[in-house]
Amino acid sequence: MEDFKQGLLEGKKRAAARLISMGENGQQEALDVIKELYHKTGNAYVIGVTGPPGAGKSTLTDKLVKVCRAAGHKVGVIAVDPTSPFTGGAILGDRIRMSDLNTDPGVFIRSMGARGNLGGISEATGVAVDVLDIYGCEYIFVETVGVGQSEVDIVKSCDTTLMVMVPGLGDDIQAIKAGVMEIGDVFVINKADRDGAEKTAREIRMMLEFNKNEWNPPVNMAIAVENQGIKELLDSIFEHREYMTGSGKGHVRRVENRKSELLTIVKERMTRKLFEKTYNGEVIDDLSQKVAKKETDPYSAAEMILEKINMN
Ligand SMILES: Nc1nc2c(ncn2[C@@H]2O[C@H](COP(=O)(O)OP(=O)(O)OP(=O)(O)O)[C@@H](O)[C@H]2O)c(=O)[nH]1
Repeated sequence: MEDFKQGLLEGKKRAAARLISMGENGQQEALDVIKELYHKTGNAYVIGVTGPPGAGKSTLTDKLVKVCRAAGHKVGVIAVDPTSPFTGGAILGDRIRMSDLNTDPGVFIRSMGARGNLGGISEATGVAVDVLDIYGCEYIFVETVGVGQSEVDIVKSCDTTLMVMVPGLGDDIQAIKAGVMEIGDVFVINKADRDGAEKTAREIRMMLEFNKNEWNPPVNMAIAVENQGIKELLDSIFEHREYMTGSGKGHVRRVENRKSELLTIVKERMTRKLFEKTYNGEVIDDLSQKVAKKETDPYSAAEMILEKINMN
């Protein structure tokens, strides 16, 4: 454990990588290291990147990271795909890993899938963010593959959430709107080389009018593949950061985020315990059958399960 601790403090990539893997596997040792070094977290600015599949999140992240690198910052990228059975490398973040960023010693790139995440993907992502924070990343980009519930939970715990859209989403916007629009602090219409970018921007601005508050999320345009609009987008992110810091809302959000992180850890651990104590869910399956056959009722069944995990 001392080795990992030392390695992380010295900014050794291998130590960070190993600790993240151990965190994914639910190994206590990784958590012990973080527990000891947690007081060193809080220096990284965490930017969530979300939006529908194929919107260009990876391409945009790649370009945003390059601007941060040009300014000399150490950067981490965590690509999260709760639907992918793979972890550690394959599939997600491939575009980023295939880019020249991969050989840049100032960039740490990591994909997280469902496999091996005994502790749950949200907890594992939290561990990865903490590790990279201690490791010395000044910016951490957390990119998600889609806009499902666990992705929303993950990006919600970031300091600034970037919502990536594409022209002509049309009805999709309506679907995305429900519950997701409000998590965007900064919007970007990527693929602005396509028709309808302005129209989509207008639609989004109109929608944002409805849940207007003090911070009016900017709607940017970008053509990630041509590296256009990237600096402006980063400026919008920084503006949001300044607003949050200046208004004291950043602190409030961090407390809220820590609260939801805490609840997520407890929930994920309880779910794990539930499965362990019910023979991998067999007891739950049996009881469901019984409820369906009216041999028992859902309330008594729930009480039996809670008794098994000593929770009633
Ligand atoms: N025309 C155009 N294509 C783009 C632009 N940005 C990205 N693309 C292309 O869109 C495709 C998807 O881009 P990605 O960056 O992989 O998108 P993503 O949102 O990360 O996709 P997932 O990993 O599936 O969630 C790729 O073929 C990119 O080359 C753009 O500004 N204009």
